[in-house]
Amino acid sequence: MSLHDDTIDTVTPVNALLSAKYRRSFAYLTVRDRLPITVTKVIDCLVRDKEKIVKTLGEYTREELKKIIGSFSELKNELLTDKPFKAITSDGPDVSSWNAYYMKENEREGSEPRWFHTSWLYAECYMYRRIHEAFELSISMKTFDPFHKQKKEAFFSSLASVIILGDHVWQQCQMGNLPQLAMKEELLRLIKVALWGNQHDLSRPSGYELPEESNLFEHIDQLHECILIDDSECIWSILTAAVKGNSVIDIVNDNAGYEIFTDLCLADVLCTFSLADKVRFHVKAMPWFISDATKYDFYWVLQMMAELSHKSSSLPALATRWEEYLQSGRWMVEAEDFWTLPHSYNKMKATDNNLYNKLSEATLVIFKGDLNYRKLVGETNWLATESFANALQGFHPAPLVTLRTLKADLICGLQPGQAEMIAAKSRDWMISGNYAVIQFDG
Ligand SMILES: O=P(O)(O)OC[C@H]1O[C@](O)(CO)[C@@H](O)[C@@H]1O
Ligand SMILES: [Mn+2]
Repeated sequence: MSLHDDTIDTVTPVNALLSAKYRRSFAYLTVRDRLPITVTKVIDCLVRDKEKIVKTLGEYTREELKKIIGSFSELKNELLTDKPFKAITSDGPDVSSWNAYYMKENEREGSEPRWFHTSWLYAECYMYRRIHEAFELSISMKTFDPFHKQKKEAFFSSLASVIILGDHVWQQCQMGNLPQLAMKEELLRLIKVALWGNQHDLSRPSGYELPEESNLFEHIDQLHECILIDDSECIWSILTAAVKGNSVIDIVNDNAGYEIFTDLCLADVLCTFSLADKVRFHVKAMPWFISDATKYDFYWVLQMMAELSHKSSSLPALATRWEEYLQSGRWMVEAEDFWTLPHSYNKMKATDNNLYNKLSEATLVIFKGDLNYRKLVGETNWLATESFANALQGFHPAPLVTLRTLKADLICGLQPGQAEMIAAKSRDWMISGNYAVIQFDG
């Protein structure tokens, strides 16, 4: 089959894995257009910032940069011409898992995996792993994050919302416990803030900014109808039923900047209301899907908050409070390798039993964002009415919820007729980020 063979399937069959081999899919558009753009942008950023990087890291870096830029041109060419994947050759702790995955896919597909033939999930994850590999193979740029600048700028462009939310959460934690009903209302509000915070990812061409004239909370209330599945009542029930003194909440974070700030606000409210005794944040071990948060990005937000006293007194105060949570161990930040492997989550138990067992201790695991959703439901083209529990294919370390704005053409758990109704209103409802789900599996 050649790259532009029109005789092949064009539409993703029901229950098939998403793949760029289906020409009328978002996977195809992503692999054809968006992934090469990402690589080009990385090259551009390195070329543009070359002198600055050399100045910071030393003259030796000049040669290394040349080599790295060369390997990205090669990567882009491999992508555009549908070349076979290769084994990863750097020496990160995850390399053996990547190469085992490669061998397995090789066997399963009967030939080396390729961009326009293998699953979308594997192809897209592989691209980010290859980008990191090029840096890892250097001496002076091993941990370089080519997306850092974009993440930083995005945080500052959402500063207005950060300040409004920071003031609100700071006031809330001064009040402490509230009557049950008020507590519930506040928690559900913060869940929605964290949900819509997921619109802030940088892998989409059109970014996101709060409409100028709107108040953050009014804006979120107005989005009510765009939440296609809202199981937030289940979250309240499970949290209030948990044994006090022993309630762990895991948050599998997604994007840096504004989104992770909303996650931290949610975590704080959970602690203030004594609904969580411990919160573990799971971030990425390497730069990932452009805007995903690494440990560095996590602490960077705290540092920025501490430095923003001229904009808001709440942000430095919150930063101090959160530092204390981190120092006392009530909050923990972890970056397990599994989150940057290409596996769906139904493979977690067999691939990373420790992580599965860790998540099993939780009262609730909160998964943020679209990529986590793709991995939760095995990146399969489910019928829209398929149940979430079935789509998880046995993945159930603990009660879990997904807070996801829709940016990929897959969904499950809708009512009969619901998908058709939304499609009639909005053709790109699955990929625009304008619709969202709060889906719970108890
Ligand atoms: O940051 P999120 O919510 O995981 O979104 C990333 C998603 O965006 C996309 O790039 C689509 O715009 C998908 O490839 C991916 O699932
Ligand atoms: Mn992301």
